[in-house]
Amino acid sequence: MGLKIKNLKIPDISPLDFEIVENGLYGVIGRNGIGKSTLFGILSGEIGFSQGKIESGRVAYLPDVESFEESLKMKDYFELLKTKEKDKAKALVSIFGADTFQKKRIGQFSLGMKQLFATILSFSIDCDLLIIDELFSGLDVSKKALVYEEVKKVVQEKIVLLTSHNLKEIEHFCNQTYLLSESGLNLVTDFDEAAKEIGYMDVFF
Ligand SMILES: Nc1ncnc2c1ncn2[C@@H]1O[C@H](COP(=O)(O)OP(=O)(O)OP(=O)(O)O)[C@@H](O)[C@H]1O
Repeated sequence: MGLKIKNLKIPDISPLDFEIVENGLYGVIGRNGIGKSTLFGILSGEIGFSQGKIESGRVAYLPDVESFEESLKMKDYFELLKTKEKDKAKALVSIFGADTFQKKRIGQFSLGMKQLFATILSFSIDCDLLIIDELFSGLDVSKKALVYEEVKKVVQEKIVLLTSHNLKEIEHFCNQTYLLSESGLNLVTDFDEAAKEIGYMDVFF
């Protein structure tokens, strides 16, 4: 299906022209407040836009892990899924070692537990374009390794856009990475240059 963006206007950024044809994992990086989440909100249909055109298939985007209803449990959200999605979610609970989460209400989850639950939901939803916005930042190393193993399977079937402020992780795992800046969304060919633009410092990672 692919993703095609023509002349899309986002505040303070030159109109975006951008196309992804192949399924795979694509990084989107940029400094705080430049507009990554705004772009994702537009792609998912949550935020309107006044100029430009977007062609994509079905988009899945979980913008904020804090928006889960705290009194509910994982199973309550799984009930909302289609049968095939529900089966996938249950399998991922087991693969990611999240079985013990089932007894607790989401309000009792740690940040990492909420992120893993959001990851399970994201990977289960039937879509053509999946957006992962800083969803892995709170995962411990063993969970992150399991998640990236699963990402390899997910990207066989869809385009996945991944944003993270951990540039090393983006550089390592993504097929291609794009830098969002005032001049638009541009393919990163030199990560050191992109890191300078963002003000990224190795010492923090
Ligand atoms: N709820 C909001 N209400 C008003 N303005 C907002 C809101 N959320 C974001 N903005 C503004 O939109 C612009 C882009 O923000 P956005 O959240 O898209 O950036 P981002 O690149 O995702 O940043 P970060 O890396 O910090 O998550 C910023 O100037 C910000 O002030």
